[in-house]
Amino acid sequence: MFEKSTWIRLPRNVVVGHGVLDQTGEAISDLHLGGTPLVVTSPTPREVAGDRVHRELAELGETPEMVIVEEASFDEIERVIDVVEEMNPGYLVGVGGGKAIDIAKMAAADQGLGFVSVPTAASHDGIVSGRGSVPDGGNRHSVAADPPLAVVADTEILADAPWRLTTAGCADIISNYTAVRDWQLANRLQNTEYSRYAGALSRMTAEMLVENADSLKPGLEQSAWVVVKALVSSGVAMSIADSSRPASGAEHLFSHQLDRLAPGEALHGHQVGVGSILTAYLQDGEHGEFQNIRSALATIGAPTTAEELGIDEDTVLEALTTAHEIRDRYTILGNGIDRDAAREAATATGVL
Ligand SMILES: NC(=O)C1=CN([C@@H]2O[C@H](COP(=O)(O)OP(=O)(O)OC[C@H]3O[C@@H](n4cnc5c(N)ncnc54)[C@H](O)[C@@H]3O)[C@@H](O)[C@H]2O)C=CC1
Ligand SMILES: O=C(CO)COP(=O)(O)O
Ligand SMILES: [Zn+2]
Repeated sequence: MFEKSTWIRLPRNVVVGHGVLDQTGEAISDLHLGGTPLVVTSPTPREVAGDRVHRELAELGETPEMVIVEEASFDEIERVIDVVEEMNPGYLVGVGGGKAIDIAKMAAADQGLGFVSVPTAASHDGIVSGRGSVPDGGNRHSVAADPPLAVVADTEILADAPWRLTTAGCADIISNYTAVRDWQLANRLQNTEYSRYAGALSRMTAEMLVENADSLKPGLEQSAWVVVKALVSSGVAMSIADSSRPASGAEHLFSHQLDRLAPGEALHGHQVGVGSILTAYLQDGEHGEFQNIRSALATIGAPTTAEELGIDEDTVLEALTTAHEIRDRYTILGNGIDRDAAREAATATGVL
């Protein structure tokens, strides 16, 4: 008897392009959400877009509230939840980089409310996905939440954001190559459920970005367009899989471990990019995809070495040899690789 079932939760309105911030109200009206909006933003994104979004939402009829978050932490999520409990909004709107969007996403999920994502930086695929990632002391928690009901990504704003945030978003996408390979490996060795649709979409997204790597330049709105479309596509792959598997393999474990060992040193996307070079080498040796991944990262100006990440040799080796302990997710790291093997991979790939 056939007993499989699936539930794919996707954003309903994805609005991407030049000046689309002005369509935020329209994108939200179209969702038929009731009640007062609560805008969650952080200081710079507020100036860049938050105040404009607030004004636009006021035109929908309800006077919106706004809360400014300073850091990504469970305390800040609690603070936003307190505001929600006090004002009883109809929905949340996260305006900013990953920090404001994650906090809005997690507070909304906690309170059973919908949320809308208005990214001001194309820094990683969390701006579209249903997952939150929150630092907590020396740990980082990757938590399942709900995907945004709508995403409004204005390429004029994204193109104006610091270029390093965009290269981090690119690297997060490029890392899909190794994430999908690890997922397939886990499927073969551990019978982990694998979705061919999600795997193919995720890999194709990375391929399209690599094919366009030459044309990605700071300040070019076309570049912001290419990157944000790829982030949306990657988010959709995660929704289809109902897991971050299509976009998170050993390279992400390595990055999560770096977050513990060297917090705040480098951006998530930059760390996973370097992790992806190492992972590709571990997956296929010197004749595999690591060279293509490294040259695509170099072309867009993302880090390809520990030095460019600002992380020392010992920390890289420690992260690589302990990354498998982060969570129960089978990858090419298996039950862990030894320090000499880690050094060999890091040296052969030029990471060290
Ligand atoms: N949900 C997920 O799957 C993931 C979530 N994360 C989380 O996301 C956060 C990191 O995301 P980021 O976007 O790097 O952090 P962020 O939101 O702190 O933004 C980085 C910096 O860029 C500034 N910024 C943003 N947009 C700007 C603009 N248009 N112009 C000028 N400055 C601008 C911000 O003010 C901030 O100083 C962390 O909290 C991390 O845990 C990271 C990876 C994946
Ligand atoms: O960053 C992500 C995908 O790019 C999310 O992955 P995690 O589930 O490892 O946090
Ligand atoms: Zn990522």
